[in-house]
Amino acid sequence: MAATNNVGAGALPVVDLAPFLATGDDEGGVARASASATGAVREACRDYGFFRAVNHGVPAELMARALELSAAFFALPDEEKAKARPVEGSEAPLPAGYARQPAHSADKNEYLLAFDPQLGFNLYPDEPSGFREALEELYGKLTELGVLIQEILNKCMGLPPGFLKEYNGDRSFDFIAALRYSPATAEENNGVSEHEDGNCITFVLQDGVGGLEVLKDGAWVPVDPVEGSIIVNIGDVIQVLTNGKMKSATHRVVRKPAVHRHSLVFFFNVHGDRWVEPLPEYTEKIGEAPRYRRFLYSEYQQLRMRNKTHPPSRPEDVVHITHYAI
Ligand SMILES: O=C(O)CCC(=O)C(=O)O
Ligand SMILES: [Fe+2]
Repeated sequence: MAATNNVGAGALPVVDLAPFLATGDDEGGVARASASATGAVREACRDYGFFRAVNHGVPAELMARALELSAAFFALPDEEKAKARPVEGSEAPLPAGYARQPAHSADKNEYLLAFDPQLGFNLYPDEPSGFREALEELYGKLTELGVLIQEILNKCMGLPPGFLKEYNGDRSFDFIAALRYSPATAEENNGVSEHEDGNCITFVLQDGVGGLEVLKDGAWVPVDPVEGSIIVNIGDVIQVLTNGKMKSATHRVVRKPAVHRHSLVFFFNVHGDRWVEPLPEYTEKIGEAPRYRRFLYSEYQQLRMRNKTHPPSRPEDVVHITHYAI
């Protein structure tokens, strides 16, 4: 099956991951995939920084079940929701923009974070029944998808086989956020302000409401809901490793009137101890100067967190990846 790259008016590229999925005992999925399949991913990451993945190996039934149970969770009273959060005092690496706070219906967006279930950081509610199981099953599948996309990127980027797997083999900084956005009001409709993701690769599963938008050539492109598909976007780490050749695209969420929106967002990260810098394949080997200086990932995370905890008065002092630009 050939990979497609259908870009309709205002639509995102669609990437068919079937050619990359290993079948049975066959480990050769990514290695064997055609140049056109790999090219579709490379172009999407270069031109948009976003694509819609189909045939990604995550069962549609599991995605729908997790979204429905997440909606049922957020519909619970606040006292119930307050029981579910990452364990206090744990070493769970909180991402910028998220605090270890319980979901609260008065907030315009509420969220529940879950880390790798094996790390023991997560506190789940008793209700709705099956929510924990669905989140944990989904977590496992999205981790597998992250490893697959990373391998595809390794190939797209022309890196030595297994390079990214070795560079980013520690999964303890990954997490999933279950989100609920409240309906827009007459006064305001901001769900998540425009931003770029600081991590490596992000997956978005969304219900049928819509509202996610990506900035492309100065225009906001809606990321319309398509059942069963997963939105993949490239984060700042990949942008830096590729010296800017792959894009960590600016995106935002605009709330819709009269409806709540639910999404499940999985952040495939790198460990905080990792140094991030443009790779030789994108610099000295092709005679290009590095566009970023090297940085420790945990330092960047802390600076992004400070943007939220101590918002600078001048917008130009907000830390983005440009902080490390040369
Ligand atoms: O809810 C969504 O669709 C995306 C949220 C997002 O961009 C983020 O949490 O970084
Ligand atoms: Fe984001």
